[in-house]
Amino acid sequence: MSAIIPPTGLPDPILQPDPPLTSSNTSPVFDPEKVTVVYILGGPGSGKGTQSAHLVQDYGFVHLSAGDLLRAEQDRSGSKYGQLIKDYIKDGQIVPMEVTVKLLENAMHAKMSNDGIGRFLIDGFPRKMDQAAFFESSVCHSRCTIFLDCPEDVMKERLLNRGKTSGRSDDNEESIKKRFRTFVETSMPVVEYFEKEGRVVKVSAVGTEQEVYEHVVEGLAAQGIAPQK
Ligand SMILES: Nc1ncnc2c1ncn2[C@@H]1O[C@H](COP(=O)(O)OP(=O)(O)OP(=O)(O)O)[C@@H](O)[C@H]1O
Ligand SMILES: O=c1ccn([C@@H]2O[C@H](COP(=O)(O)O)[C@@H](O)[C@H]2O)c(=O)[nH]1
Repeated sequence: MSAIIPPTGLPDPILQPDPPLTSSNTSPVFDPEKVTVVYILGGPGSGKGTQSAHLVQDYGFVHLSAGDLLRAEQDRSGSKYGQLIKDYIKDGQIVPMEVTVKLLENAMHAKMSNDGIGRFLIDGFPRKMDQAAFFESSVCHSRCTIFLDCPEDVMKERLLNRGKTSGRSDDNEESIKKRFRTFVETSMPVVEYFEKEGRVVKVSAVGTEQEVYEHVVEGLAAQGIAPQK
């Protein structure tokens, strides 16, 4: 992975007010006529990664998980953001957007075909209004958002179960509690914003993996997105 551009004046995630989601004067780097971006959001453990695997297979999406990109950057030797990312993840906080957006943009460039066409499923992003506003105006306008709606007790059980083998620093009772709070307070407003625009496919994440996927497929069809043969 190429080195990320150093963020200037990293914002304090607590003190920074969320800017309204409006487009800026800058044009997005990627042309939405050629590049399709679909976000998949939901609480921690709602099944975003699990559903993404099906979507990659059937729809030809390139899967980009913001969490995976951050963990890779955290572990990259020489990364100046390694410790910062580690601390934010353990604490269930949202890493300053300059870091995450740059990682995503780099990954999109790396996966783009020569003719500038790309089809991306972005997992676990945007998690905060500032990220959404910045990405939509400066990187690429998204087509729609899949939202996996899941009660906390179900997510907690799944995460604690995953934690037995995942090795993740945040799959434990204390971090899970913080991640739930961050999701409700910081990430749900993003889903609600896109919902008001009619760009959300809301699916219950309770049920078997296959049942949930069937509803995802129905929801995407309603947004005009079909599997690739
Ligand atoms: N429908 C389902 N029924 C039962 N278990 C599921 C279901 N979907 C996913 N799981 C399991 O729940 C755990 C969390 O799923 P997954 O990793 O896909 O969630 P996630 O939303 O990507 O989580 P995170 O945001 O923490 O990365 C995994 O162990 C997965 O196998
Ligand atoms: O846009 C993002 C996405 C993720 N994070 C941080 O990573 C962890 C883990 O994310 P998963 O999607 O659950 O793998 C998340 O709790 C945040 O701390 C982020 O800061 N910004």
